Amino acid sequence: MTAPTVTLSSVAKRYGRIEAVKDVSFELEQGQTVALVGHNGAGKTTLIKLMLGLIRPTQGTVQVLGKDPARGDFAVRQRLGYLPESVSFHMALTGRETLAFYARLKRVDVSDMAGLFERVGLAPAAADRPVRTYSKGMRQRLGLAQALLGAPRVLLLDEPTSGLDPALRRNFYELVSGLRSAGTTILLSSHALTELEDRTDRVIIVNEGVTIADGTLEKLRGIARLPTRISVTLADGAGITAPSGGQVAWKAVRDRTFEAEVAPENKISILRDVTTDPAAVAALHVVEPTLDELYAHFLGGRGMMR
Ligand SMILES: Nc1ncnc2c1ncn2[C@@H]1O[C@H](COP(=O)(O)OP(=O)(O)OP(=O)(O)O)[C@@H](O)[C@H]1O
Repeated sequence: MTAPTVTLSSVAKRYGRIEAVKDVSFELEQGQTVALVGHNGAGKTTLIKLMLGLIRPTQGTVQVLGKDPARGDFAVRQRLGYLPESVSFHMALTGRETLAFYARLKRVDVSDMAGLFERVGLAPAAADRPVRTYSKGMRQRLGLAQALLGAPRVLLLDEPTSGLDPALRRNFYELVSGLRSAGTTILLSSHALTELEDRTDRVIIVNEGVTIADGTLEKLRGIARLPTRISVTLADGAGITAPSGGQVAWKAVRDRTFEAEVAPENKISILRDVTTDPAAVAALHVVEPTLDELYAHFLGGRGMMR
């Protein structure tokens, strides 16, 4: 197993009387895509700023690539990419000039700027146009190109898809998937739970400055034990008035379609019962608890789960 790229140990951050982060510990691994989710004011941006070394913890320690990011180690900063929640660039600069500016600040090579533009889906013609002519989606792409300068090993993205249309979101997640394969650690802070569901390895839920859940979707489902929804449509002439699976309270929702909510431990045996006679079943849908539902569950105050 490789060493973690980011380690937070018992981290707290106070702003005067406000405890933005209370006691947070976690490690992020190489090649892991992690969603950091929580309500407004939960402490997500504060955690990102701590990882960037822009602020220091009041208590505890933060390590990024084996170093304290707040000490300003240049080698660490070069391998750390950041996309802020609202990207703002100098409107008079072109896309190319903007990237050159950030590359100089970061002291990284941009000999393949065309390749970087292509990766984030900005047409070559856009590179020489002033940023003021860019749409919101183009600015977001330029922001991402800026974050990718220097081939970061850790990428911190704050609300990266807000304001992007569905096609741009898809492109964005394709890019994330490529970076993940290359071993980049990616932390995405987001409110868009539905789109994160199949795109992250792990979810960290924060609330009022503390972590209330941390794990893979599967693990969070295992802890939450929310019911699985099964929907069965009987075939024409099935010869039965409700699906098999005697102990289940099937609810008729449409003509020949029935639904039930089943406990996770009964799911497999019920599916086996329902499909005993495959010819009797025209359609079968199994819907596991969504990230939205898990999020609502954990915020329902069941305490810290790890
Ligand atoms: N510089 C600051 N000075 C004082 N309080 C702050 C500062 N930055 C954040 N806070 C407070 O700390 C808490 C956590 O804020 P933070 O921005 O980390 O939340 P967030 O989860 O990123 O929220 P959002 O989703 O709205 O961006 C909030 O109560 C916020 O008001």
